[in-house]
Amino acid sequence: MAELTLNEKRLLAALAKEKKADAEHLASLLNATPEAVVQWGHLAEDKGLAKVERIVKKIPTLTEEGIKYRKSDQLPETQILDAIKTGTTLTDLQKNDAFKIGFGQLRKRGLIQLNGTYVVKVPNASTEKENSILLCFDETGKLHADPALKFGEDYNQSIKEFVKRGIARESETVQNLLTITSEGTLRVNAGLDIREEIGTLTRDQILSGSWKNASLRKYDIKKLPKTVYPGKSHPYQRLIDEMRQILLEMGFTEMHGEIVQSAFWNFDALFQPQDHPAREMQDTFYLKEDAPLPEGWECLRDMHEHGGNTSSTGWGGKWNPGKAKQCVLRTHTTSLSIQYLAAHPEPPVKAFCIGRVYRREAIDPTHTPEFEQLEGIVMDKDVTFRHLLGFLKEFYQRMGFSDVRFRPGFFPYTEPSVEPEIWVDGLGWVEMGGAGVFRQEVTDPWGVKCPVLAWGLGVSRVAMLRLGLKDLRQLYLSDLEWIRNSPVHAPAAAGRKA
Ligand SMILES: N[C@@H](Cc1ccccc1)C(=O)O
Repeated sequence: MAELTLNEKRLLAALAKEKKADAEHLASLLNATPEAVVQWGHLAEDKGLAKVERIVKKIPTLTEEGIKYRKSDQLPETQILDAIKTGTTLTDLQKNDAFKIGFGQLRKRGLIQLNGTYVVKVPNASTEKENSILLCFDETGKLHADPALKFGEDYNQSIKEFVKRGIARESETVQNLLTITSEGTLRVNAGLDIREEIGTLTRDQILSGSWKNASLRKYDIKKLPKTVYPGKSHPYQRLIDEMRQILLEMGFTEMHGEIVQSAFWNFDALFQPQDHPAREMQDTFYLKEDAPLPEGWECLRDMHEHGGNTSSTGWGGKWNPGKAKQCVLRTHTTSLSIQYLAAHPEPPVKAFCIGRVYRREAIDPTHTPEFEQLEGIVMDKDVTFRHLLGFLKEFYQRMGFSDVRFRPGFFPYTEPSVEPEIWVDGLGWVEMGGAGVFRQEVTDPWGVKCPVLAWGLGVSRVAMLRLGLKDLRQLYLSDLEWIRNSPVHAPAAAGRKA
């Protein structure tokens, strides 16, 4: 026979008397909380001795408006219906406060008709039923009788209607009903030992030997404890933190910047021509505001128009300062890299940033209009393209992706340019972003003389791969189940290439 805890026994004893009772009531009998009673009930249920039934009820209460009607004892339609006597005209009724709503309701339900200027009731017109239901609430808006018993289906109909009209609202209450099974009754009748059980022995009980006669609580070591979901940071945030840690360990400084940038920093300073398609409205979020041009903007104008003091020919044509002043939601974090360089033109510089960027993208499983990028720059006397590839390889390896390769790429601000790719079992080579060495057209206007290695990598891509997601949007949803169940240690990334 299954062992019972003292609490289960107390519950069964109480249930044997009550037969059927809700957890609240039992809790007051047993001097416990309703939650505890439900828990004991479940334990007894597992042993076939009791049953716990969870009943979710919708309880209506009156809204402010409903309370107003309740205080006058009448729904607006009842008030209007009462006001209609032989010879009542529409103009008479219009004087009534309840006219608008009351008249509308009566018309809608076909309880009145217009006869010229007179308003007449149809035979047997009545709003008696719903009005009596209104009266089942008290003046604070609470139900004081159980109208379902008295009015049956009419009641449900009226409440639905009240809710629709904003006279009442429904809230859910949960009731736990406990009953004893016949087996439970047998157990109680056979006699239960309701002696106080001891869960923890005291020093005195051990010394005096009184523990020998005590009734000790038994533990079921096979029972699994309830799952605990302790607070932890979001899986995506954890990954971002991991990346930040890696970059800091590699000797980088973190840079910060605004989400709203001028087109000047987002595009022009990166030698993106003013008629570049990425600058179009359909690709970029523009703001109404303008931002002033920074000091030294003339050098940039010259660079665009004819290549400034360099051997570049620039883009030619006239550079439009108005276009550069427009504010945008940054479309890439490279807008921060160039500002950082402008502020730190002397070597060495090793800086990174992980930030959100914005593009007008149609939303689908692999595209969202906002996403994160990991941006980095390295500037020093003798850094070369090979160093760039080495940095990227090192970063991905530290993230758990051991196979990295580079494909030639193109960006208006770098030369040469590459697109790093990582190998993922089952997916193959996955493109991760862009990288390259900043062109002279980019560095020269700010007096930067050393080579600058730069990259911008997709962060959510890495997250998708590491967290095994098929849909990027998962990262931005408040999906509590997923967040709770995602392990604190993200699984080791990707596979190795065979
Ligand atoms: N800004 C590029 C990435 C990049 C950054 C720096 C150098 C080269 C490329 C992008 O958003 O795709």
